[in-house]
Amino acid sequence: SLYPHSLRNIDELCASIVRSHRETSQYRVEELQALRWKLFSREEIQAYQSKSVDEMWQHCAIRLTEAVQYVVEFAKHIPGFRMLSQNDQIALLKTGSMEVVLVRMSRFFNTENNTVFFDGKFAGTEVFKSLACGDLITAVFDFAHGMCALKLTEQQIALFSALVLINADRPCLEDKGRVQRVQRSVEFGLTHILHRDNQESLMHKLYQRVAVLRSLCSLHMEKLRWFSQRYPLTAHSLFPPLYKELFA
Ligand SMILES: CNC(=O)[C@@H]1CCCN1C(=O)c1ccc(Cl)c(COc2cccc3c(C(F)(F)F)cc(C)nc23)c1Cl
Repeated sequence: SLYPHSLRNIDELCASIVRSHRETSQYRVEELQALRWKLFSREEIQAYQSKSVDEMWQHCAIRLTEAVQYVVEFAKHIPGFRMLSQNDQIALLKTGSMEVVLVRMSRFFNTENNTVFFDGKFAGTEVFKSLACGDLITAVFDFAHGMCALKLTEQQIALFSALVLINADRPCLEDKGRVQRVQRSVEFGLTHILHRDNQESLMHKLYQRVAVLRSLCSLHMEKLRWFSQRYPLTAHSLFPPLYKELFA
């Protein structure tokens, strides 16, 4: 059948994905609304900019790893994900978790002053200068802008995140057919809520965003490789183990 045995209908499927998104979203959008105008002072920005490249990368890697762990929790509650083999679950997370981190990051983005929530306040691109990868940060900010322009609801973000993760075209899947069945049920769920919200036109825009995500994440992996070659000690000793497991 189209649905995993535990679910009787499409509403239950959507409800469980939305619940899982809410419980693993690290910060609620309402919480961050209150912090919107909490910006870094000149001194604080100077402090970030005077960090060394590997210090700043390590600082970000810790946050990215934390965010990836929340995405792993989210994935585990997507109906059908846990029915996949361990290897297929890891294969989907290895390639999809950073994409979901990016989709989620756009929820913490303030398009009015082009800042993103980072380390407890809202930061502009200048805060990340010492990373020495302006193109990556610009791409992250541009992607967040593009996502914000779609004005997705939390439910739409939840289903879209699940769809980004459950992708049967990922490389080296053991049982592509099973992943396809889970992917089809999630696609069905997304179509269902877009229809309910009377926003079917969003579907093709969301698939365009998926294409942008793919290219953005290959840029990330390239940067990650550059960084771990340039600073092997930091990359291999200081990056939290999960990060190495997923991205090494
Ligand atoms: C609320 N905050 C958040 O949601 C984000 C996601 C997880 C934690 N977090 C931040 O604090 C954060 C917010 C904005 C930015 Cl621009 C950053 C810095 O982002 C990165 C710096 C270095 C490498 C990054 C790479 C690379 F290349 F490793 F794959 C990939 C991504 C996507 N982001 C990188 C960070 Cl770490």
